[in-house]
Amino acid sequence: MPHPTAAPPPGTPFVALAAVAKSFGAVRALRGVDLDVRSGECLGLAGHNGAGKSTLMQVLVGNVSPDEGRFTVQGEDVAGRLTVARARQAGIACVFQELSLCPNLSVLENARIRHASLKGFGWRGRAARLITRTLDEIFPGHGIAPQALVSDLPLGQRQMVEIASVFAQGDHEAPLRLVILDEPTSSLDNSVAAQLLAHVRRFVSAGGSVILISHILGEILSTCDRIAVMSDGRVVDLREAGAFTRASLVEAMGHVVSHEAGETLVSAEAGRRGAVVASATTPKGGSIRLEARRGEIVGLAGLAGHGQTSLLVLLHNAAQGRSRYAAVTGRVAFVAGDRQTDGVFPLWSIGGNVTVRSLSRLGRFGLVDPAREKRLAEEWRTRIKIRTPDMDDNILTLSGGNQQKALFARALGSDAEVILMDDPMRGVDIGTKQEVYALVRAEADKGRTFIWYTTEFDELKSCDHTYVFRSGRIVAELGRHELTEARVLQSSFEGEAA
Ligand SMILES: Nc1ncnc2c1ncn2[C@@H]1O[C@H](COP(=O)(O)OP(=O)(O)OP(=O)(O)O)[C@@H](O)[C@H]1O
Repeated sequence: MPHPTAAPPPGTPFVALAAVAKSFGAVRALRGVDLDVRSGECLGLAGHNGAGKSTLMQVLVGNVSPDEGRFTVQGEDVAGRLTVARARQAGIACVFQELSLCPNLSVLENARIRHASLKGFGWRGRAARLITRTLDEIFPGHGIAPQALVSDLPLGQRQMVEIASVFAQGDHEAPLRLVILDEPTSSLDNSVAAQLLAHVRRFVSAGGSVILISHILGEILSTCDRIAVMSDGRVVDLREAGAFTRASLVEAMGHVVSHEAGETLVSAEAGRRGAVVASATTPKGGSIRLEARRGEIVGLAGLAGHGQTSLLVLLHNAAQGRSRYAAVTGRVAFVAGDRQTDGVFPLWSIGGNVTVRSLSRLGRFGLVDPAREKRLAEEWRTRIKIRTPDMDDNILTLSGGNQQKALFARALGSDAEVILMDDPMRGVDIGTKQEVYALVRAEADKGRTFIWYTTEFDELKSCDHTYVFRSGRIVAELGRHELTEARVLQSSFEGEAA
């Protein structure tokens, strides 16, 4: 286990920030943050999309230098002087929201990039042993070969590799003291996420510190010792975790506490009545038989990487007339979950990213009308609350959750009748999630069909009908009233129709 050696006594501040401020042009990302992180604690960090959480973490790892404020590491003033190399020497490491692995290298080669001490004769063997040992420790039963090419791994496994390479402790390396986890479970199944959270508890009980950033409030409440809430660049609340309830945490984040998704989103037209607009089968009536009707929200569940995304891709291809095994009537839009590889156009503006799927409707005399394009972008900026001073700014200036909102706006603002969603809510804050759930239901009631793969059980409560996948097969089909977490889990693991 990566025990921090000679860790300072539990409870002493490892890092402390006072009045830390940082602006990016006109955007004041941090407006005076006061916060300390103690040895032997897991500190939770919650806050709306764009609150400044990731920027604060970039300050802690030396990637971003604050404009103002005091910053100490183990009592030593490092304000304005912390570089990435010094942060590493001090034992500070971060698992970023956007994965930093090189996709064209293997798992072990990626481990080598992070751990410079893996050099000289036999480094490949040592790198393979280091990463495998750490994966075994955090994610027993992971099934990831160190020789595997990262681009061949599903998103969840890539996230596991990223986490393991940060926690891996190579020989002669500075002991790891503070690990920052920025939405580390967003692509992990519940069972794998639980393995990671258990590891976090082991790491802090050995004297290390962890900052856990997450929009999944249940995991913050159950894992952290203290929770800080950020809003608009400041820490607005900080308490022992036990002093928060889910509702008070949501309130501290500045959101209205709403009912459970399932209660608010029951369709007025529940029941399977509309015409079938999307269907998929495998030859000879094999393992996949799926139907989605007009105005329906259809959920795809099961462990990550068990065929849900492939099915969405199959349906997307079917809409272009490219599949014998699936049929889709009407126009289709796809909301990617892996925004880095499948979603954003990184060189384009936010507005351009939102309107790209609607350009054919925005034409005048054969050319795109810039005024109509701008109106559409502005409409969605307000409807889905994309936090930016200017929709003409580059998409990458947005926080992760706000980039995801832009992808939603692209699909919902288009004329698509069938919307395929590939676990698209990862990284989206709870207030926006609730608004998007309501929007999805309202659009379904108007006749749009949603086929929605999600790794969050709560989101299935918004669905009229759920298919559970295992090993590329549909193993259970649950109506709204048959849906329970236990049934989804049982089907996911045993493959028996529930
Ligand atoms: N390089 C940059 N250039 C311009 N603006 C930026 C840059 N990095 C961050 N910002 C802005 O700073 C603000 C804070 O962003 P940050 O990524 O820290 O938020 P966050 O709390 O991590 O959000 P999320 O939960 O969506 O990840 C946002 O308004 C964002 O658009």
